Amino acid sequence: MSDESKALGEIRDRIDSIDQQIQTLINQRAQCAKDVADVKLRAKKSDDAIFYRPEREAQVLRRVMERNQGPLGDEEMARLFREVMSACLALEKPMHIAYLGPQGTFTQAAALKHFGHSVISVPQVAIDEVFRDVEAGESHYGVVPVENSTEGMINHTLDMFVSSPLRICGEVKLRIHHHLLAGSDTDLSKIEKIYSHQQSLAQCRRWLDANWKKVERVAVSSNAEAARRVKAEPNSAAIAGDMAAELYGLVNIAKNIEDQPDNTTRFLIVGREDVPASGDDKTSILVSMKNCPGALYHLLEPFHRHGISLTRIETRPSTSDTWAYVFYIDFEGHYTDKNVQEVIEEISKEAVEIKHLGSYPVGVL
Ligand SMILES: O=C(O)C(=O)C[C@]1(C(=O)O)C=C[C@@H](O)C=C1
Repeated sequence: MSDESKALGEIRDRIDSIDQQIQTLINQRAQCAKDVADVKLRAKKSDDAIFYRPEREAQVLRRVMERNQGPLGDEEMARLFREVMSACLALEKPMHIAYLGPQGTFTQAAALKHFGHSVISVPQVAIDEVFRDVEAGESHYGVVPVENSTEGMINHTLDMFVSSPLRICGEVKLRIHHHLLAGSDTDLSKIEKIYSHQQSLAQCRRWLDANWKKVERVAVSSNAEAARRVKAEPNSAAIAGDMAAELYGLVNIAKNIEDQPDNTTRFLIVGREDVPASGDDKTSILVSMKNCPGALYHLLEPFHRHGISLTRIETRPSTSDTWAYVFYIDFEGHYTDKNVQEVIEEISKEAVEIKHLGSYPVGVL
């Protein structure tokens, strides 16, 4: 036996022994999750028991990252734990997660990034349908896009919160990489149409102008739908992400063609319950103000005075007469924090209506 194969053999024996220990420990952890489920079931009627605990998951993942010593990177390690926790939760209760489909969309990628791969992801045809599915109790949680760093807010999602009883219980950010995809036997010189979602066409506008100026751009309902069409239609190409490329077996003609290299989309997790504080949280509220001078000042001044940082403020046109202005505000802190309660109380005196959309852990991964 050569020195090299002897050294390899020894290291692999060590790996085998470590794997065995990891496996035993993961199963001990899974047994704990089952015990947790029993406690939750005993405390509540089985229909009401809440198995998914976003605040606890955020705390576990933050701790994993804090104590990580490498050589694996913090995010890599957290992703491994993400999957372990996902499998443990599935043992407690398999989670149904509605998302803006079809299969292969960035929203599905966001859902799997947030919940891990042991959930059952259920595609819906529109943002309203994701809300409806969770409201009706068909799915436990839903995932919808809310803002993109290049294209701004997704107004349809914001507008849903005016009437929906759902709560925001999490957020997840995803780096969006677009690729130009086509069937493996496509002759590139014959491409006549490029399909994609309108937002993705906009996010790649400069690249398209520089490289495919004369080719028609066709907006369809999603990137995954674009990939599906291209699979069946010769002389066409799609702009979509890795998941859609893999799902429809398309070839990558040009990678990462988004105009902004840090193109990121933020998604919200919606559910039916409030989430307790995790120690690093955000709150979203919707406030309608009377159309009077200084309305915005009266709304924002209390946040400044109580030392609360706003992370976003967005205005939408009112859908009813009473709602002259509707502001969507995200800020740091949890609804149960004393300073947050004080601000809410002060704003309530000026506002026509305030709706708490949810307090949730700041996205960890
Ligand atoms: O701590 C709990 O409540 C659990 O159910 C355990 C656990 C975990 O595996 O750590 C699993 C699912 C929850 O979403 C949070 C954490």
